[in-house]
Amino acid sequence: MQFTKMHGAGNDYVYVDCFAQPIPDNVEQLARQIADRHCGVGGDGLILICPSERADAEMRMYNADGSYSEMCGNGIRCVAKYLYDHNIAKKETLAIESAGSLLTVEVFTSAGKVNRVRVDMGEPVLNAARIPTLLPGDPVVEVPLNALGTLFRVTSVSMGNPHCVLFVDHPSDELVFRAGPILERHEAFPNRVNVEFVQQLAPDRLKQRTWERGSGETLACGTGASAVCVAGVLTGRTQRKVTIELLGGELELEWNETDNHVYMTGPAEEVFSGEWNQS
Ligand SMILES: N[C@H](CCC[C@H](N)C(=O)O)C(=O)O
Repeated sequence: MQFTKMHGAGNDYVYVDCFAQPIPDNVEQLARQIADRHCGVGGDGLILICPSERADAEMRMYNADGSYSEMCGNGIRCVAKYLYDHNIAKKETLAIESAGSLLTVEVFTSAGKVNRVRVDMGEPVLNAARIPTLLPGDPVVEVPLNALGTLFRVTSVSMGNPHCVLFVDHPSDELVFRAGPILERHEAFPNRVNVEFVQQLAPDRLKQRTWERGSGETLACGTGASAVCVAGVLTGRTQRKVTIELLGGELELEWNETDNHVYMTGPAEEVFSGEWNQS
């Protein structure tokens, strides 16, 4: 099986072109093996680039633990780059399907190759978590959640996949590695959750670390950055257009007031290709 390693702001996945070869069997197990940083290729997970009847391609994303995710912001930028650079769909505006949703993606090129991508991430959905103290449908901005004996105030936002955003003074290792895994599996989130620890630097600038559902800490999370942009506006902290600093680079986010969609712009890079021989 041929694969290509790509990353967006350091959030790295192994990509498999399923236009050129069959969709692999046992994909959850393959994701675990191929994402292994010692015995595999290494990455935050596996992304299949598949033909679609409704779009230029379908993205299917699996975390490093083999679990499926509905959406991947950094991944969809890389899928767009792959489609354009490898002549599968050489168009400046692409439609990409993920978990049944259609996303519109705009590519920017330098020397004929895509280096930056803008994604219409769609409308955020609030209160994706079942917080026990709230009635279903209550408008939720920040709700208290207990973990490690500490009361965290969290904003839960779905960008297709579930996120929980916490504004903190300092997104420390202690928070990410101790509170991250506990919040990921907190009873308020029956499908587990991606956790964003965010420090506000200015009304239009934030610093984010992410504990991802199924992959642990990653260098960046595009759906997470989108959720952070929304949470910043809802909690009255930030403007609708922000730059978010992640461990692996920066992403530009806008929660557009007119259409209620979140727009994410950031880099996409191809690193190497190879052949996977393990069965
Ligand atoms: N890093 C990805 C999100 C992966 C989310 C995944 N960990 C989940 O289970 O939802 C991004 O750039 O949006």
